[in-house]
Amino acid sequence: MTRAVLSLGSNLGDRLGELRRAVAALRDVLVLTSGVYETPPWGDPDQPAYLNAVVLVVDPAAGPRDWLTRARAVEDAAGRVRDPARRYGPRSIDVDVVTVWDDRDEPVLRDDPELTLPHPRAHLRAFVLRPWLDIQPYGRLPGHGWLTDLLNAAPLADDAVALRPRPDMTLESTG
Ligand SMILES: Nc1ncnc2c1ncn2[C@@H]1O[C@H](COP(=O)(O)OP(=O)(O)OP(=O)(O)O)[C@@H](O)[C@H]1O
Ligand SMILES: Nc1nc2c(c(=O)[nH]1)N=C(CO)CN2
Repeated sequence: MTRAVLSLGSNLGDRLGELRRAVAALRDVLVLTSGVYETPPWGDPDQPAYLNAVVLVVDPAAGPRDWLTRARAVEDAAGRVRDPARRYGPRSIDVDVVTVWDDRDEPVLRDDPELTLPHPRAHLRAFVLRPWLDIQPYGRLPGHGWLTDLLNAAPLADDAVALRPRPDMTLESTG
């Protein structure tokens, strides 16, 4: 059995609809959903703002690799649109595997470029860690420490302040 935190992001088209469709596609493994945040683009500033959220998912049968397969399936089912020439460019939906825990609740650490765990840029992304804090207030990013510490110190503190909670947007409904 493994559990995982997956991050969801969208900045093209019906952004909330994209996130809701992703959540709906994960409903059989879904345990918790974070709030929705409007976030300035990270890594490539010349693009629209994103909506970001994270989900906690659990599957008694899933190994770590299955979460990547699952994330890709959600992107494919949504017919993900993106510009392949831009590494951190705009996209209709992005689903990343942030962290996975094994059946003894130990974090899975993995250096494989196909699936690096935890996600190699999670510690640099307030748009991942802040929604994660919603669903795990005592959460830790393996290898980096408490979410609260990461969000309250450089280099993420400024980014964390720039995120805008969108309590008017919920992921519960599939619309
Ligand atoms: N933890 C991970 N979660 C998702 N993809 C990963 C992970 N580790 C490695 N990868 C690999 O990264 C590759 C690129 O994934 P993707 O297109 O989602 O990147 P990106 O969204 O443009 O950038 P980023 O991963 O920084 O968000 C995938 O083919 C996947 O195999
Ligand atoms: N705010 C924000 N910025 C991003 C995001 C994202 O989900 N949110 N995803 C990216 C893809 O790697 C690049 N930049």
